[in-house]
Amino acid sequence: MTMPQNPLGGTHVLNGARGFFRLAEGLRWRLALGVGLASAAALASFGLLVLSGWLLAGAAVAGLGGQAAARAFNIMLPATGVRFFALVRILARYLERVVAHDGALRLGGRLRGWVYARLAPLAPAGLTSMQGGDLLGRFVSDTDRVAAYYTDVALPFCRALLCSVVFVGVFACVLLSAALALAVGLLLGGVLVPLVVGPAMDRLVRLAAEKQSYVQVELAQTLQNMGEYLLWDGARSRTRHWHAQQAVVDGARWKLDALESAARGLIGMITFVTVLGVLVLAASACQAGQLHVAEIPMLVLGVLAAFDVAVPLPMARQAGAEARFALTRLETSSAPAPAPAPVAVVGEAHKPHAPYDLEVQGISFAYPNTITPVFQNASLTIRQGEHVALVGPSGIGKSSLINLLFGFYAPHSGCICFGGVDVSTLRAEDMAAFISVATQDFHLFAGTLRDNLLLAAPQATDQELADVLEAAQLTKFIQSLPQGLQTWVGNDGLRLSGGQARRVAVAQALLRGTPWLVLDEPTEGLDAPLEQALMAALVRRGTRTTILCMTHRQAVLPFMHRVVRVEDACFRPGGGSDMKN
Ligand SMILES: Nc1ncnc2c1ncn2[C@@H]1O[C@H](COP(=O)(O)OP(=O)(O)OP(=O)(O)O)[C@@H](O)[C@H]1O
Repeated sequence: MTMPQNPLGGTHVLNGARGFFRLAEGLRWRLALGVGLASAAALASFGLLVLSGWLLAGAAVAGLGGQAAARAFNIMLPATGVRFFALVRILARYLERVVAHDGALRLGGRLRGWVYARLAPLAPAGLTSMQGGDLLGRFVSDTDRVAAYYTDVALPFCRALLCSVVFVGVFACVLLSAALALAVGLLLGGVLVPLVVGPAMDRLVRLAAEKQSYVQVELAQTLQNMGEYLLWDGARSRTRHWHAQQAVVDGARWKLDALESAARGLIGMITFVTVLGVLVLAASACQAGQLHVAEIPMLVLGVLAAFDVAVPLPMARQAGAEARFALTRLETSSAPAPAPAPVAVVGEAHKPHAPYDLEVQGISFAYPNTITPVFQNASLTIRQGEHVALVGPSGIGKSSLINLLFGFYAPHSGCICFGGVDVSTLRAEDMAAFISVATQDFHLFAGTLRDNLLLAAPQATDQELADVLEAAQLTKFIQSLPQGLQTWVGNDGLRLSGGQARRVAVAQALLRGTPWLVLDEPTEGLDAPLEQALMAALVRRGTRTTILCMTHRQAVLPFMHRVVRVEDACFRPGGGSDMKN
């Protein structure tokens, strides 16, 4: 994603049509050209039909008028006109597709960049309320719908407006009363019908979209946890639940289709009545000698051609409702959440400086929507180079310190300073330059083991990889794999055991070579000899590295310089009775 291409910047709100217009900055000529080409195609269709009507009727009248009349009738001019309009129509349609769809794709790209730029800073705290399936749905289908606003909504309406003015103007040159009848017909079909069906469409679009998103979230969750559902024998009831939800979506979609078809039918009836009206007006004008008889079919065919631009408008109205709803969801889903700490762009003056000591000064913190504080006036100092074990019962707040340290959440009071700088003035990526973390919920991306390791340090050499794998006690395991580090893991790849995955996370953290290492339960799930070997290697490797190790394991403590216990929402010196052997 290249931010400079995004005219909205990272945090702007699109704010409806105006924001959309700003999103199109630099593309406006391309988009206007698309509208121009679409209008040219519609005008060429109109010209083709009108001229054909005139040509056929003129030829028939000339034929009936005998030899002299037939000789006087110049067929070349209208025939050339017909060919000209046919050619223009083909070319304009082709170019319109190329230009308009290219514009829509570019808009879609910008929109995705905008959504990503707004969502990324919220992770992870600001995204906890959003489910993966919903987030993906918004990212994919909502952005598609909003980007299609141009081709599916703006373009048909602009074309209808531009062309209607020309159609009525052409009719006015031939017969004023027919022009008035056409204008009234187009107003009824192109404005009144979309206006009438609009509110019902809005309601149904909202219902279908909300239910669809719910079904999507449920689907993602069900697929992710299918194993559990099968174990509980709940798969069948999930399927039934789903069918019921999907039926609501299908019902709303069916009603939308029915509404759109009815609107089209109504426009068809208005077309028919307008044709009749123009026919009657043209016939009486012909009787009064104001109109040549050959011009009557020309006007009738002209009405039919003119209504071609009104027929897609109900569909465009529906697409407009979908785009507006999608835009609202995009704006609300990516609106900055209150939870993350305010961040200032780090400058030289703000960079942490050696010694990289951590000073937690009287912090109080509770997660949003919870009442029990995780920390209350808690203080802790860790000097650079210390190896500290952070212990305490499960759920007491050990991992929460990582969230606060990286600014994913902000303490309600007190402050956390790292290297002399308040971490609330730093971004998570600035902290990451100094601290490597091996978390408990480490995620393996789909790729080879090597790819996963290199995510942490793309420039790492083979020797560096071998060293960290040795320290993480993974060398034997890697050697046992036929493809070694090239073994595919993640989606559809090798499933690592909990202990193996944790050690890959440790290896990743070691690879970055930062002055600080935070390890969340690194030895969980390991047998005693492996645990001892891992801790010994970590300490040996990290004599100058500060290590903060969250652990439940008694065996880890002898490797640390000191032990800090989280108790009563505070940090206290010493181990505890809840430690595992
Ligand atoms: N994102 C969150 N939103 C709300 N509450 C949370 C969130 N993350 C953790 N908590 C709660 O905060 C408390 C501390 O959680 P934390 O993960 O820090 O505990 P822990 O000491 O690391 O536990 P464990 O040893 O089991 O890993 C727990 O009660 C937990 O339920």
